[in-house]
Amino acid sequence: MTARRYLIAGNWKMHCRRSDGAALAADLAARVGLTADPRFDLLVCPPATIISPVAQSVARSAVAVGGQDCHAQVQGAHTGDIAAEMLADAGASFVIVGHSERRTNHGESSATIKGKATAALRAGLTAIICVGETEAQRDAGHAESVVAEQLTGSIPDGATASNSVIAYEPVWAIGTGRTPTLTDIAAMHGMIREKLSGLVADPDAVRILYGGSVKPSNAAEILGLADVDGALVGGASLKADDFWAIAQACP
Ligand SMILES: O=C(CO)COP(=O)(O)O
Repeated sequence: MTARRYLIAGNWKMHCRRSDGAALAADLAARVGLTADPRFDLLVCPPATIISPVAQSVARSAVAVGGQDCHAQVQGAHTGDIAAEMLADAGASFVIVGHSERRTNHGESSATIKGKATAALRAGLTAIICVGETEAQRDAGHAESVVAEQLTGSIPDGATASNSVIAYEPVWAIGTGRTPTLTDIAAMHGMIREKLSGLVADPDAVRILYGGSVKPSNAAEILGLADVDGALVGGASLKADDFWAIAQACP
């Protein structure tokens, strides 16, 4: 099996102002230092308004910064939207696309997400492409087919392990304190790995993150599973101690 470095990513969602965001980032930067831990990369994805100060806070460290969404176009008449190139200009090197909160709250289809991921690659960003089933879909026995369809529809042409990351986030596990069983997480990540072979050139090297109620108390068992190459963390990424404890749980 290819050795993959873990990626521990914090999705701050619509939280933090300039001062507390910069302080949280500085706290993490001090823990990471200039040289990344050999086990994991650390990433924070703040709201777009504070990418720049957060990027300044972590500039002298190995902590990376990402956006939470981008538009497919380079520029234009798109009120309220942000181009991937603008995120890069503000100091981001990653961008999350297709988070279920975007798919649900903004009606984003996999085709839309593929356009955004394509834009991310064009701008030189690494795309974190999110997929995941709802509780009703899982109860109906459709979890794997839904995720497979999202992958096929959302992964851009030219995706490789160095410009793309997959995040599996079951919708019903986000912010609920509930997680799938370890068996179910492992099965889904194994299916995603298999599915990637038709979609990217180097499927074995692509990082597949798990997201949904990851916290210090469950991180070790989740990160210890085969084909789980990191975590996309929401609530627990807003506390430096918790986020750091999750990173320290990497095998
Ligand atoms: O949506 C998530 C990360 O993108 C997960 O959020 P929680 O960790 O708060 O469940």
